[in-house]
Parts: sequence; C-alpha cells; structure tokens
Amino acid sequence: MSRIAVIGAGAWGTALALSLARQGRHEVTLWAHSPDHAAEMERTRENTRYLPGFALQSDLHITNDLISLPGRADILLSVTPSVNLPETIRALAPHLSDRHVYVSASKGIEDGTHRRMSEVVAAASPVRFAVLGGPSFAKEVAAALPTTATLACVDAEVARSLQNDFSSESLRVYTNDDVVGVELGGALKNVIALAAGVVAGLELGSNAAAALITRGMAEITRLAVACGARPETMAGLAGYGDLVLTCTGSLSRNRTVGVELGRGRKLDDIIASLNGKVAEGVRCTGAARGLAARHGVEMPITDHMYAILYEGLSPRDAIRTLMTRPGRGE
Ligand SMILES: NC(=O)c1ccc[n+]([C@@H]2O[C@H](COP(=O)([O-])OP(=O)(O)OC[C@H]3O[C@@H](n4cnc5c(N)ncnc54)[C@H](O)[C@@H]3O)[C@@H](O)[C@H]2O)c1
Ligand SMILES: O=P(O)(O)OC[C@H](O)CO
Repeated sequence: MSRIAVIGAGAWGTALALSLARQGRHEVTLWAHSPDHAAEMERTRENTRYLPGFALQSDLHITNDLISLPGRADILLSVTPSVNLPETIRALAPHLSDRHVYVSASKGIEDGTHRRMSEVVAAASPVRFAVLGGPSFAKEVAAALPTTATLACVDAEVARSLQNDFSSESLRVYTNDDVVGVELGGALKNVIALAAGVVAGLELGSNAAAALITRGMAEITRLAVACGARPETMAGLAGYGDLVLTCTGSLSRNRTVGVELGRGRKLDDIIASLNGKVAEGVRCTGAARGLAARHGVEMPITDHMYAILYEGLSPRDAIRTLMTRPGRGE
C-alpha cells in the first residue's frame, strides 16, 4: 500500500487518481486548485468540469489543502498545467523531506527560462524526482482501456517501486532512467500535434500528416538529444508513442487547437472555447523555439508553428514555405 497525493484535478490528474484508487491497494488523495471545485467533487463524486462521466470512488479523498499533502502522502504526483508548477512546488517545498518522491506528469517547458519540470522542482527542493510520460489520453485511462506509460527516474530502485505502484491490468508501466528524454518527449510532441492539427484543418491529406509526424519526430529528437536525452527514449513510448497519439487522436486538445487554426479561427477565440482546459503546446512552442536557439538546433516545424501562433503567418503560407525550403538530405 502506498499513500499517493495527486496534485491537480484536471482531466489527467483525475484519471490517474481513478486508476490508482481502482487498484484498491493505495490511499489516494486528489487535490483541486479551486475550493469550489473540490467541494463540488466532494458533493457529486464526479469531476464534471474536467472529466465528466466517471464516478470518483468513495474511498478517494478530495481536498483543496495543498500543504496538507506531504503529511498525507509519500508519493506526490504533480499534474498541474506546467505553468502552475513553480507556485505549487514553492508552496510545498518547506514540507517535503527525503521520505517523498515527486512525480511529474505535466507535459511542458517553462516559458522564458526554458526549464524542464525536473529543473523547476530541483530549484525549489532537493526532493527525489521522477517523470511519467507516454501515450495516454485521460478519458481512456479513466475508462480503464489498455494504456502504456513510461516512468523515468535516475534512481532505478525508485523507478521500479513506482512502476509497481502505478501498474494495473489496464495500465502497463515501463521504467527508464532518461528523465530528460521523457520530459522533452512529452512537451515537444504538443508543438508537433498543433501542426498536425493545422494539416488536418487545412484538409491536406494523409501524405502530409505522415510527413509532419515523421519530420516532427526528427526535430524533436535533434533537440532532445542536444539536451542530453537518449535517441532510444525518443523512439519509445514517451517520444514516438506520444507523438503518434497526439498527432492522430481526436481527443487531443493540442491537435484540436491546430485543427481550428487550420480552419481559420483566431487563437484567442480557440483558447477561450477551451474553458480553462490546457493545450500545453501553445505556450511550449515559444519555449521549444528558445531552447532550440540555445542549443543551435534547427526546428523548422516548430518555427513555423510559432509564426502561425504569434506572428500572424497564415497556415497555408506556413505549409508553402515549409515545402519549398532548400532541399536537404534526410
Ligand atoms: N488531458 C490528458 O489527457 C493529459 C494526458 C497526459 C498529460 N497531460 C498533462 O497533464 C497536465 C494537466 O493537464 P490536464 O489535462 O489534467 O488539465 P485540464 O486542462 O483538464 O485542467 C486544467 C487544470 O488546471 C488547474 N489549474 C488552474 N489554475 C491552477 C493553478 N494556479 N495551480 C494549479 N492548478 C491550476 C485546474 O484546476 C485544472 O485542474 C498538462 O501538463 C497536460 O499536458 C494531460
Ligand atoms: O490532449 P493533449 O493534446 O494535451 O494530449 C494529451 C496527452 O499528452 C496524450 O498523451
């Protein structure tokens, strides 16, 4: 039995809490950022805002008291949008000890500083860190459909122990020690998923979709390897697996934002219609571009996605300039 606190009651935090509680062998607490949301879930035993249609188990604890979590749990599973991680870890840091493991399931890179979530956490606390990645739509995990995930930690014993805690009949967890690769795979695929959505929104066909995923994989791998990741990690579940899922699955929020951009809708209007749900790729496109510049890595799809999002480039012109770049070897 492990005591696990899930920090963030969005779709993914809720799905993970359901999956962990379903095993019947852990004590699971789900923390919601808003007191109203926590009270509403307590009353209805459902997360109607972010993951409707799934009953929260009667023994799943719900709270809005962040700093009570280190006392209630040994594993802190952090599932806030990445932009909210710094404030969250700062509040928790004084209450963490070597008893705790901090597992990040957020998929983003910090704007401005270009820090990965492990770097954000390390700057605030010496707590042990792991990252959960892989192709995993919240709704399918909540429905207990077969899913695989990657859990990376530099300490192999911690990784194995978390693998044991998270694994179930419907969730198969692989271990890895490449924290950088799993973090960057999860964050960078969101940028390419936006572009895959643009391709779909413009109705450019299957050839273009396959090209986008493949060349997207090439640039994700270039940057991740320059940052210290292993190429094999990028070819695995947290890299290629998550990229394929997010670029092709209709449940993806990032892909959906791209589809709407391709159809000609304005970014602000699309974001407003997400009703507070996060499409991490929108922020991450700038961070990925900054990280690539720092490492001198060429990221043509990411650059064009940035120009569509923030510089008024039309999706059609972006595709045209990508297609007519000087020829090069694969
Ligand atoms: N949805 C998925 O299928 C999925 C799967 C894997 C990973 N992820 C990742 O999980 C992370 C969370 O995404 P999600 O889909 O669960 O979120 P969501 O879009 O469903 O919900 C947004 C969440 O942000 C919370 N929030 C808003 N302001 C906050 C603050 N100041 N501090 C803390 N939390 C705040 C809201 O309460 C809500 O829980 C993201 O990094 C996402 O990329 C999502
Ligand atoms: O809905 P998205 O685009 O945030 O993607 C969700 C997950 O990251 C898929 O693994």
